Amino acid sequence: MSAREQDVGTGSSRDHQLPVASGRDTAAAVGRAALALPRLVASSTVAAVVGSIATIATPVLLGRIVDVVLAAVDRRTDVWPALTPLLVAVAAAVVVGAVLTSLALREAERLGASIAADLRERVVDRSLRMAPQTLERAGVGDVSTRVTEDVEVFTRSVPTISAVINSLITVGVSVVAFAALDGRLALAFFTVVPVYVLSLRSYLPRAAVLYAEERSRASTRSRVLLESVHGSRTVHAYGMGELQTDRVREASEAGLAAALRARRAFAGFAWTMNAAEAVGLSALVVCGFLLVRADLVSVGDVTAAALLFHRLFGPLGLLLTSFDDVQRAAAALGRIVGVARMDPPTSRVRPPRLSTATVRLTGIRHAYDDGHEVLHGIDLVVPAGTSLAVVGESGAGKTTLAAIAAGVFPPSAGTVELVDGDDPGICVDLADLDQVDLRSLVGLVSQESHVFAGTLRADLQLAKPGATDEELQAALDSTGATWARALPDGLDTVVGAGGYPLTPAQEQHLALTRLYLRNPPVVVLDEATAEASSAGARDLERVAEELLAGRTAVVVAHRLTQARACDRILVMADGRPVELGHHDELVAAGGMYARLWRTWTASGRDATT
Ligand SMILES: Nc1ncnc2c1ncn2[C@@H]1O[C@H](COP(=O)(O)OP(=O)(O)OP(=O)(O)O)[C@@H](O)[C@H]1O
Repeated sequence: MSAREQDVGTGSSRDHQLPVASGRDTAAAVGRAALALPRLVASSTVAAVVGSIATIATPVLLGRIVDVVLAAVDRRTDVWPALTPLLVAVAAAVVVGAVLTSLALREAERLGASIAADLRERVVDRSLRMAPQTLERAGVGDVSTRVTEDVEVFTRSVPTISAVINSLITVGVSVVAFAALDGRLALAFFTVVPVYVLSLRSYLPRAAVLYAEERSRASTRSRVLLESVHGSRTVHAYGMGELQTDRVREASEAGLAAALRARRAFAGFAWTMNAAEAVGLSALVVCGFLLVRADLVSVGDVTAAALLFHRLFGPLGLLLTSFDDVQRAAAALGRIVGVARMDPPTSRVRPPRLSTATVRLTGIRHAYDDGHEVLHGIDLVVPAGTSLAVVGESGAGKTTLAAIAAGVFPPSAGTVELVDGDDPGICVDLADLDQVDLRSLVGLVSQESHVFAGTLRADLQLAKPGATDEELQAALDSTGATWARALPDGLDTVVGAGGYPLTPAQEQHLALTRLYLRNPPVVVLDEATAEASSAGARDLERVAEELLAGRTAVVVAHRLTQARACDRILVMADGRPVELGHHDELVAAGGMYARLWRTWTASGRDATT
């Protein structure tokens, strides 16, 4: 059974989800990303602070206007000489405040978008360099949700977050203005603080958990959905439709319930915030009335304080209503940063330059996550420049052995080493190499080759970045991909999803051509020619045979004609090697291989050889 089939059957457990960064680590990562853009940080901060001061100046000036008008009425003097400069100042403050506030928002949005782009790139980079088994265990759904939905949630929240930061600055400047007006009036304002603090203290910790849960449930839902779509063939084949529908429904319901819990908690929080505003304004009016009556402050001071407080409703209301978005963005950001902070695995040793290599497997045992051992101690040497076919019944462990030999995942026990074909003293353990170094030494083509969306040139250059058109054409000719010359736009033909439709055999052909271009000393082919009709498979086999010449190769052979062409054949049964030798020897020995060969020839599938 292939790994993909297993994934659909068991689903990936939530324990295997990729890490989520703590609030502190998330803030530190965002801070570091922001510091890399000092000009944007400086321009948005300066514009926000000066814009807030200008905005707050208006109510203060209006308070002065009230005092000026009252004084002029009292003294029956001309009001205009004192009033005119104040009116000009109000107009200037309004214009400067509006311009700088919108500039601050624009700069902060640019800053947020740059940080989001930077983090997205890092998540994609880490996902691509992640050890394949980490990715497989987490499930592609988890990674794709982080790169798409979570980044989207954060990017969409950037304008809100910018407005929130701006509002926080406005609130800070307002508090200073309050204190400058009259400390006692400021005290009235502070009656709201305990209400805010208490409700925030009860809401914030709950909200962080609720929103993290909501994101996590959304991720699980995407993963289950993706698995259902990717594994639809398996779902149909095993009649698992109803089971899988139940799984999707359960995941959706859990997601909805988590979202509703978060919304309910927020509604309760919003109610307390409204009550706090009413309490604060009432306290200010009463306090102002008493102070004016005692002749301790002017009517203009109380007017300015009341206007300031009223003006705060906007920023405070925004802080209140956007808490929801900010919490959700913070939860999404924690999941993005969780992956972005992962250390990409790096080689523990300097990879040796090997032109030929012997593959040495020692004491290989392997159990998948379910703990069931499927390989039971395999010792095997594939001498440099020779090929080994691996055959056996379905489930014998061929794919597992090939994946371990190719370093796709490490065995539960044992080692896979490459020994220099010219100098046996030079040797490297695959477990010590990162994916980049590993793939320069061991090439892998499996049955499921992917053609990336883009031009044929770009697809081939993945194997050899910077290769010229002549090199690419030569590689296509050498691997016999003559059909590529007939493509409508040659190397410019767009292939992959949505592009020129290639047959499965042509896709495999391209995978083999990429391997040719990469030119590793060791290759592992896992049923690389199975995706074709008999004649197509024979063509691909010929390509593979030519590709293997001079290299060390491990070939999981679906078609026994391919096994026959290899130097030696390993027959496996129940995770153990049972026969090893050349085709003729094994046929003569009359064992399991001879039986497989008889069945194969009797089926007439060798007719094309
Ligand atoms: N991802 C996985 N998780 C758990 N068990 C797995 C996984 N992949 C394979 N197995 C199990 O390991 C055993 C060996 O499977 P493997 O795919 O290596 O055999 P195979 O000989 O290549 O079979 P086939 O020819 O059908 O591909 C089987 O019992 C299979 O069910």
